[in-house]
Amino acid sequence: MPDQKITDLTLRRPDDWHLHLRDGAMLQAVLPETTRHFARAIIMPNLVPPVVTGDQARAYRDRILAARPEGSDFVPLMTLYLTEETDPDDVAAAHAAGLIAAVKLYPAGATTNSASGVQDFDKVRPVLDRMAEIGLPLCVHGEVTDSSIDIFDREATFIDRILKPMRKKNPDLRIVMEHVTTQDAVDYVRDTAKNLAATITTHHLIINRNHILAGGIKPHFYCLPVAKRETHRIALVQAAVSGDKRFFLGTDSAPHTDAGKLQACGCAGIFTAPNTMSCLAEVFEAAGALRQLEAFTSLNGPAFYRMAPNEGTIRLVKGDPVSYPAQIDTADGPVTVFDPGFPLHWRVT
Ligand SMILES: NC(=O)N[C@@H](CC(=O)O)C(=O)O
Ligand SMILES: [Zn+2]
Ligand SMILES: [Zn+2]
Repeated sequence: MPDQKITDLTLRRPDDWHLHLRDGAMLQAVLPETTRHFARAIIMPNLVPPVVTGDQARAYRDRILAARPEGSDFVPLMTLYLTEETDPDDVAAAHAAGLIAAVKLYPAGATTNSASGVQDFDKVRPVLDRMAEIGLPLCVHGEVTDSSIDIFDREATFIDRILKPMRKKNPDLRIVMEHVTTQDAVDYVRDTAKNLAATITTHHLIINRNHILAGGIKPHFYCLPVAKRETHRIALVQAAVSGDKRFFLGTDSAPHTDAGKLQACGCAGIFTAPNTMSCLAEVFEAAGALRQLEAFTSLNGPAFYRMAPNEGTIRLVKGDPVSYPAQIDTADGPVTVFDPGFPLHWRVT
């Protein structure tokens, strides 16, 4: 039942624990959409070429800082893109210098710009061992790349084939399963006592696979991992609104130009930065759980990353439907904003 009485909600400033900002003109255009509401974000390193070394992370961080809107105190939390050549000493030095908050594991070929990712997981053992020693989290795109596995099963199969053995060999490694999409992943995280958490995106709380495929193909709802059937979406909502500290927001806001998405082989990624907080308020309200929104967006993430929650607050007020642009303009072309398919009544003031 909806929280009928709550129409005004003050939360600690939220953070986004999984964000794509890209670079150059796209960075300039999309960054203000995040800094408007979010204090910090874990910045994904899948640029072309990827952010692999500490020096590259420093340079990318400086480009983000330079692109911040006037007066913004937004803090980018940088990550390194794990490759089979990654040097454990470079990772440890970047961590010690306060430059990075995590390392990102992409199975090679799993998603956008993942070609330089990991094929042979034994080759990255020394890096993972060092990360466990120093307490540096590993963020994981959890899908197998085996083409014989059905795309809707790739997350569940990843848990059995890769994640469980990896955690057995290295139980001290702190892992975030990024953008979980299945009941299987929710159960696995819930059944694990420590060193494992998961981010959940805005869009996976709202769409299921029918949104992509029924009544005509909808490229703007296509992302990876691909949205699953409704039972899985419901499991994600239950995890998000539960208050369980192991689940927190990572929007996976992933801008691609419309030209990149609307073609015979369109890019994976959904751009949710502009309306995420309004969307989430609707989802939590419908679940009768508005009071758990702050844990999901502002408390659980910092707790896992061993950071203090933000000091400031944001205020959400319910009223007439909020309008937001259908697209934002970038020098590379328009980028379509996620359309949740229902009116958004919650405005961030
Ligand atoms: N989620 C997506 O569909 N796309 C992301 C990559 C990723 O997070 O897997 C992107 O970089 O576009
Ligand atoms: Zn991913
Ligand atoms: Zn992503």
